Amino acid sequence: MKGECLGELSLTFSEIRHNISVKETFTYNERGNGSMKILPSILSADFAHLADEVRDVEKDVEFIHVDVMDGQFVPNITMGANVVKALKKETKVAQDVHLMVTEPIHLLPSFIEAGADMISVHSEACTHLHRAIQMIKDGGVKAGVVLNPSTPASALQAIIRDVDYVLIMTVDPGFGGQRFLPTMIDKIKAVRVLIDSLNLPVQIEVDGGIDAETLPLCFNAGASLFVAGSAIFPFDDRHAAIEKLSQSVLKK
Ligand SMILES: O=C(CO)[C@H](O)[C@H](O)COP(=O)(O)O
Ligand SMILES: [Fe+2]
Repeated sequence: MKGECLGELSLTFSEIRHNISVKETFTYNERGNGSMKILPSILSADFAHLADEVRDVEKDVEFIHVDVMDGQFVPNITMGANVVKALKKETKVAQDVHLMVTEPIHLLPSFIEAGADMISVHSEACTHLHRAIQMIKDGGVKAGVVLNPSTPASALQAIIRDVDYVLIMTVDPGFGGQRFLPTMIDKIKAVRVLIDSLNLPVQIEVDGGIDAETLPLCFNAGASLFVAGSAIFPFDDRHAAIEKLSQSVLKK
């Protein structure tokens, strides 16, 4: 198996798997489809040159992460479906849309129409969570549920069978560049146990403060999708930054 899910990483996936299994840390990720992906968050990109910023990472990754904030659910305003649509025309990379929006159900048709490939909604923001998840799936898009740091893993009990992925926030949402909350590691483990106990093909994504130190902790706990903004875009060499994140799982 090639290491395509690890961007331009020169090691093959089986080499990585060998290295990690020596340390007995790979078990969770084998269950989580045996893959890991880095998803650069364009929140940390230069908004004045967004298409160029995305083109700069698209050879290294399968997805970019698009943070949509409404100034109500979180204390910040970012971008909307028009940005997803514009980037779709300019780049080939798939888009993972993270809706930090109160009652996102009203916006789902516009993001589906704009060409989003993955869409996640916060459990705290949806009065009718199942309806929102179903609407995303009916649109032919992968559906995710997001938990804020203070929302317990048990909140997933009623929705876990319906989603393609769970996004565990490892900071309070609203801004890039925040410090990773270490207590989220136990939550990732709890969600991994829940998913495995039901034998579901659900991926765990983590978002917030992900860097070469925190990524391996999340990987070993059972996450397979890693959002990173400030660990990628502020650097001149984004390829090297992504490779550093990919390689970090070998060092712990
Ligand atoms: O959802 C988010 C913030 O609410 C962002 O995706 C996240 O913060 C990424 O930025 P960084 O890697 O700098 O923490
Ligand atoms: Fe995000």
